[in-house]
Amino acid sequence: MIEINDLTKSYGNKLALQHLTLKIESGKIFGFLGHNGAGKSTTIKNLVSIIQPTSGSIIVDGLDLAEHRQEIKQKIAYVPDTPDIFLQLTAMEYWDLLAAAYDLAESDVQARRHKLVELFNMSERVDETMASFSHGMRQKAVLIGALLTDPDIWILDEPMQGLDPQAAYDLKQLMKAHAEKGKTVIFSTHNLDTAQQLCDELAILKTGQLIYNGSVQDLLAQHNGESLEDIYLQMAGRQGDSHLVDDIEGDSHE
Ligand SMILES: Nc1ncnc2c1ncn2[C@@H]1O[C@H](COP(=O)(O)OP(=O)(O)OP(=O)(O)O)[C@@H](O)[C@H]1O
Repeated sequence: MIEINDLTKSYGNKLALQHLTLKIESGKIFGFLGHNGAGKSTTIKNLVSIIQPTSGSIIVDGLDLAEHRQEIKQKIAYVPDTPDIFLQLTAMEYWDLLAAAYDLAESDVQARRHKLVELFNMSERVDETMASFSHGMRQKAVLIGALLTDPDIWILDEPMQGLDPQAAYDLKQLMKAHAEKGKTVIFSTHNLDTAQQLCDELAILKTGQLIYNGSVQDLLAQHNGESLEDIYLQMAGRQGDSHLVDDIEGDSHE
């Protein structure tokens, strides 16, 4: 169980997250939705302790993150919102670096790495540099690195970004299987179909504030027959009936 209590984060004068309070249970897939700049990555970076909150606290399995940072970080797999990291390393060197950071021997990670590399169709490319990879291949390399140590808590910031349909499908299956084992899966996405397919629980953020927290089923039930896209746009979208598209494209579009 992860408890976020009254979490606020400012970057200088910019208030990115305001008084966020919610609980994330183990055994469920928890999704963060919100427009660009809504505060999803800020929340996630606080959860993985890359940045510190301005105020508020995060409690992981009863332990305060501020006081037990190293212990909790060992339990977390984190996929950042950009895979453009360690570009000068080969994929294998990058994974070796991560294993060393977690103080793991080659024998500890070899079998799982091999399976992940096979799954994500990277076997032929492991000795090539991250710089030489396409965006989706970098994303796969970062995912493999994050999942190498099989940590309990997965925190994935837009993990399907750039993945081909097969890899996206496989990742979704891995996320479901991890949650079914009673573990924690947290991710952010802009893809509402993915959110509807995967999430047990949702948090929708709008300009740093929580505007919905609850199950996808409850949200759909509250809006009789509407799609998640329609509901999301009503809640988080542009207010009022704007004619901006017509202003830009004229009246000729369908
Ligand atoms: N390092 C930073 N310095 C200053 N402002 C920041 C910084 N990081 C984020 N912000 C601001 O905080 C707000 C929330 O940003 P955040 O990255 O959390 O949004 P997001 O929901 O992840 O957006 P996106 O969907 O575009 O990734 C935005 O207004 C953003 O400009």
